[in-house]
Amino acid sequence: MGAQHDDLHDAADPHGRALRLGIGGPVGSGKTALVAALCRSLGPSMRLGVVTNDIYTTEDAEFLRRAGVLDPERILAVQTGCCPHTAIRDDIAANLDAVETLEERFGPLDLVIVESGGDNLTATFSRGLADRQIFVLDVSGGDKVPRKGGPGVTMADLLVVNKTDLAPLVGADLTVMSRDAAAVRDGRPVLFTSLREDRSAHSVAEWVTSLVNTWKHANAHDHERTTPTTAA
Ligand SMILES: Nc1nc2c(ncn2[C@@H]2O[C@H](COP(=O)(O)OP(=O)(O)OP(=O)(O)O)[C@@H](O)[C@H]2O)c(=O)[nH]1
Repeated sequence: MGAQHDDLHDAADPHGRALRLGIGGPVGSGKTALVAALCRSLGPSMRLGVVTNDIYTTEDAEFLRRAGVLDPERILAVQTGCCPHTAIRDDIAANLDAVETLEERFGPLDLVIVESGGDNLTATFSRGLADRQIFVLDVSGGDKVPRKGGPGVTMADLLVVNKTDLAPLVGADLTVMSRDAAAVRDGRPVLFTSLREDRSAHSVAEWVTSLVNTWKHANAHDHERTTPTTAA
């Protein structure tokens, strides 16, 4: 499936709205742990909202609410009832509703994070739902995974290779993962994390901060260009 080519959704008008950041990746790779870490790091300085996706439960949202990383009301759960990629790529209505609900209730926001349910290497977000996306891989899946490619690995704006603490236990070579990821990503960034050891995901938080600042700056300039000035 050519996820990049089948995307029929246009990004909603970005003026005055939060950056929408999709976080995808295989089951158990650490997506929820990354969302929690970003809320810890960015919550004090940014206005945040979070949307989680699970197939039959609201487990990820409940985990984040229990973790106390963000005002519980700013965390909304979507129950997809279908393959996770369908809800973030093909039929994005439920996710868009959740994002817009957060913006109506708590806006203006700086950043809305949409966490996908766990899926396979082809899962990517529609550009109509996410302005930027992070794909999270897990070292314990084996050091061959980055070179297998797939749109999640190759096209995401940031690839996070998580659970580096497990590398010695599973015999994964991080140098090989780094080399292979660079080879298939055409210069796009890759960060290695252990969310067990760094519960604030500092490197990823820095990347997201810079993204949000660039987004605000670009939208402010666009707005100036498209807003007619009144003659004195
Ligand atoms: N050792 C280790 N465990 C981690 C790390 N990050 C997350 N975990 C653990 O991995 C398990 C899965 O993490 P989650 O954050 O729930 O993964 P997920 O991708 O959200 O999972 P799904 O939503 O089910 O797809 C949990 O038990 C986490 O505590 C890490 O860096 N190192």
